[in-house]
Amino acid sequence: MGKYKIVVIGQLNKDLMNQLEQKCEIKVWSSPQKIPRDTLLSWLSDAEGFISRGDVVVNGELLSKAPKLRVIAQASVGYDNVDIDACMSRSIPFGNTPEVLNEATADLIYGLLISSARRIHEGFEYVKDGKWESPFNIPMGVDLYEKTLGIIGMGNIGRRVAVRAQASGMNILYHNRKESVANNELNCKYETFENVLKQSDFIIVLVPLSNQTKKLFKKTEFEIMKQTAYFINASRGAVVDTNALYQALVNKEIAYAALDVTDPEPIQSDHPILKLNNILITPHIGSATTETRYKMGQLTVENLLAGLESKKMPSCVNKTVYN
Ligand SMILES: NC(=O)C1=CN([C@@H]2O[C@H](COP(=O)(O)OP(=O)(O)OC[C@H]3O[C@@H](n4cnc5c(N)ncnc54)[C@H](O)[C@@H]3O)[C@@H](O)[C@H]2O)C=CC1
Ligand SMILES: O=C(O)C(=O)CO
Repeated sequence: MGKYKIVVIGQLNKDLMNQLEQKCEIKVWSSPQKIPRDTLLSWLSDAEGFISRGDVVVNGELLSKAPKLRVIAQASVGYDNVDIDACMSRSIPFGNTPEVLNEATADLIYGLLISSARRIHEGFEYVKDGKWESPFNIPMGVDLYEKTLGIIGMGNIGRRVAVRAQASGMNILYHNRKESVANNELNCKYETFENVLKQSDFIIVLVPLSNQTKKLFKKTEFEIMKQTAYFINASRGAVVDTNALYQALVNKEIAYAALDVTDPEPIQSDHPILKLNNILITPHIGSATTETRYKMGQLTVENLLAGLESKKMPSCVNKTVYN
């Protein structure tokens, strides 16, 4: 039997590529730059499998140019770049990589929270700039102990953040579309969206980007928050209205923001928000550890090969495709 024709966007470890090469003939785009749409569509014209990436829009137009495509996999948990209905209409399973990145992403988010609250990154700049003149002339932070953390979108990653916050002595509120027994058993209290915003000292956003969550955080939401609130977004940049966040930080409607994701992404290096001294931004590195990225790549390869061999994927978003 011949090899499966596949297209791979992104970099996979050498041994995972070797695994694919055993069974597949591969066209690979490993540049961090976005693949030109024309190139992608021409590569997909005879492909059976596709490893996509978050910067590729997978929609009906793309699928119409890929008549032989039978499976799509992506090394991420978020899949807001993918039109799942369009995949369903062609009975194409789409695989993502939940769970394997929970701990790494929760660590990064908790790192953002601690670094903001305790001014760790600012402290280092201070030392480098020669401003450390006395033990009294230093950036002051705030305690986490006995403070309230509100998690909006309390799923796999949110629960792992909650465990870390509880170890710091924080009280946890959460909001999801509905209350969950598993979250309540973790000693996290369900509240309305508005009450979480009103009552929390720290707010972490972990909802997937969807039509319901696009610009969920606008002017009104920042106005509801405490003036001392720390706002942390590690989900997707478009869940937040960047301009409204900028204004809230400038006008001191909230105290601080820490973002691992931005809108646009990447954010331009001359964006005014980067000039503020009450913000910390990292370049979408939630899952970016060697071990976790390997596990994500492994699950992606397993998903793709399962699809090509007409088996059930270990992690399929549109499971009803198998009904
Ligand atoms: N910064 C980074 O590197 C990473 C970012 N992410 C982002 O984090 C998101 C969450 O990941 P997981 O925790 O694994 O997903 P998950 O699906 O386990 O959790 C998401 C939670 O959000 C809730 N939710 C969905 N829509 C909502 C709405 N309209 N209002 C309130 N709650 C809502 C769901 O009920 C669920 O509990 C991903 O979709 C992705 O966008 C994920 C991994 C790494
Ligand atoms: O998995 C995701 O959704 C990410 O954002 C990066 O790991």
